[in-house]
Amino acid sequence: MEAGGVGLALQTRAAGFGSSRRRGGLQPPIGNLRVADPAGAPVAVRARGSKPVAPLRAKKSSGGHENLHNSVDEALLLKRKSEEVLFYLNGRCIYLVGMMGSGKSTVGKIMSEVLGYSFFDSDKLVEKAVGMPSVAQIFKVHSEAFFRDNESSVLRDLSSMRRLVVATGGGAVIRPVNWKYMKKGLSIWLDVPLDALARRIAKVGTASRPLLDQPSGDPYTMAFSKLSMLAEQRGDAYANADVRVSLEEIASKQGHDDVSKLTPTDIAIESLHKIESFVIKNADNSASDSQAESQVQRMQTL
Ligand SMILES: Nc1ncnc2c1ncn2[C@@H]1O[C@H](COP(=O)(O)OP(=O)(O)OP(=O)(O)O)[C@@H](O)[C@H]1O
Ligand SMILES: O=C(O)C1=C[C@@H](O)[C@@H](O)[C@H](O)C1
Repeated sequence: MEAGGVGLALQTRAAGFGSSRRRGGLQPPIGNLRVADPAGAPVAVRARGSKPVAPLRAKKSSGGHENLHNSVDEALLLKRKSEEVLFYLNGRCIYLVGMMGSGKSTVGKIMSEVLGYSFFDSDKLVEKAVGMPSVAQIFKVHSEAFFRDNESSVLRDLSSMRRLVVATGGGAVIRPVNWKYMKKGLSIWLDVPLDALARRIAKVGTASRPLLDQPSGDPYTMAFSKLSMLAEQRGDAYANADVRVSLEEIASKQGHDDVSKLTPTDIAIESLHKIESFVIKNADNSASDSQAESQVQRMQTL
């Protein structure tokens, strides 16, 4: 169900829009959300009827994971691939989906940086909209349903924009309406084995992830069992994404026996490859569809 009374008003004081300045000219504002140039003025986000909250900046830097690139070659490969993909993207947004801890924010920031796109984390936008400091608190004070309504509103507003990389919340895939919004751009599923997810999450703790937070028990075991349950409940929801980036596949191509050897840059490069193939394949399909259509029309006029 789509958000009703908790719709978001996302505002900006900026005239700029994503990276469009670099591409010669401003994009017209669409819908009620505009994003500033990442280096420029901030976006302010608020839940309708609430007090305005602190302005939110689109993030430019890729922090967090300590080993982003393996080598200069890898960084160059990333840059080159992004330049090719930019052409095919034609300004379309990229939505990263995947379980909690799958690296949507880490990989998303790298992709936004090389593509010259703005980066947004939908969880952070919901926090700003509701005026609460964490998703955990929104779940506690309101409810998961309230969070999901706001998440849908945020995705709806983002979907009217261009040149964004969006790290979606891990559960955004469960609502069909969110797919309606995400299908306006291109979606990437970061498919990470559950044990790798549980290891990552146990390392940083579960306090910020209310669906995994447990008062007691070994953090790895607790995270693993909760993630397994969620994965089962969500079934094929992640597979609605346009492309699937499997860390197991990348690791096996690179001759690693463990996905933990992969850097976020490896994953960003593979994501760009997959997006490019998807767009080319779809363009081919629609070209051959229209060729077939005009052939039929020609035959009908004979
Ligand atoms: N390729 C990687 N290898 C090892 N650790 C990683 C990798 N990518 C991300 N991480 C780490 O895993 C944790 C989760 O990453 P991140 O926040 O990017 O995931 P997410 O999908 O955005 O999570 P959530 O949906 O829960 O917000 C972080 O501590 C991050 O540093
Ligand atoms: O997988 C999920 O359902 C969630 C993932 C997080 O990103 C947050 O959106 C929230 O904690 C719920």
